Amino acid sequence: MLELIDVSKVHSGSKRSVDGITLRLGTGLLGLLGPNGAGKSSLMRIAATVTRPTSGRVLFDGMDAVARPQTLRAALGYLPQDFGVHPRLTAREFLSYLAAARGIRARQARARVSELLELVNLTQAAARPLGGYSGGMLRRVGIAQSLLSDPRVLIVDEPTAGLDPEERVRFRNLLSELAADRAVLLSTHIVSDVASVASHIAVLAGGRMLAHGTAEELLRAVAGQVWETTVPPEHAAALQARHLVGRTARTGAGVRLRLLAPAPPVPEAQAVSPDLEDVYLAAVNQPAVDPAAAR
Ligand SMILES: Nc1ncnc2c1ncn2[C@@H]1O[C@H](COP(=O)(O)OP(=O)(O)OP(=O)(O)O)[C@@H](O)[C@H]1O
Repeated sequence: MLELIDVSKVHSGSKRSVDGITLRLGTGLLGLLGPNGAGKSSLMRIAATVTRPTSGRVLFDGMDAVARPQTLRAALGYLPQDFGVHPRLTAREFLSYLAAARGIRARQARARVSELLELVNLTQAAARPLGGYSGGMLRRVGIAQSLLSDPRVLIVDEPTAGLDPEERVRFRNLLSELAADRAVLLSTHIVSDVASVASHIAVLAGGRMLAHGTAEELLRAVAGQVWETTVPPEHAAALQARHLVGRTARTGAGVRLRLLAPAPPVPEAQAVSPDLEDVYLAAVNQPAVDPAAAR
């Protein structure tokens, strides 16, 4: 459906925010995972035709979406990171205003706005001014606006930022439902946002793609390299200096460390099954994790 092929973006001052990224989006959820400054927003702005890539191609159904962005734009819903609302308008007024601005006819707009308020669970609050909404409620308004024209492609930039854990789970479920019959591109720096719902995950850092594949493929790439061991507190620093360390926990017996290493970091270390936190840690700290190599 949507393809980004060897896309780069160079800004004035020769800062390169996106560096040769190739991604293909079909039905399902593609999670873009990376630390702050990885280039996620820049890549999403290119995919949403807000900015043009310096080089590379963007194809929508095989057609050039850089030279002719109209077809993609008509099929696109986009929730930018800095999505702003008018605090004095109610949710219903705000969404109706956006529907009118996008040329949706009044009668159709009324029905669509009610449907979307229901979908994002805001029907009860629809007549309240947005100025009194919580961060989570505003994000849901943002999702509702991105769905006004029932897009085939939905691009959401860090939609879970600032949400509490309960809202985060609700949001994740909503996006997962939406991805059943459309392409969803979601960016986040939180592994658990994508771990259970993404059909594919791409790990980005420094504008480059460090790993890409299904969760299963990515996990296979670090299989046999994840270890846990408990050491006296005074030995922890030495291990941390030599190996990539993920979660650590103080226990009655010392410090429990989770480490990434090609061989047991200490003889008594136990091999454990990798999770996506391990994949992420390995990817952002190593030149590349190539899931193909693990097949
Ligand atoms: N217009 C621009 N001009 C110069 N540098 C830019 C521009 N846009 C982005 N950058 C730089 O490119 C890098 C990637 O930024 P981007 O916002 O895409 O990252 P991100 O992964 O979305 O991070 P965050 O989650 O913090 O927004 C950053 O170092 C940023 O400062």
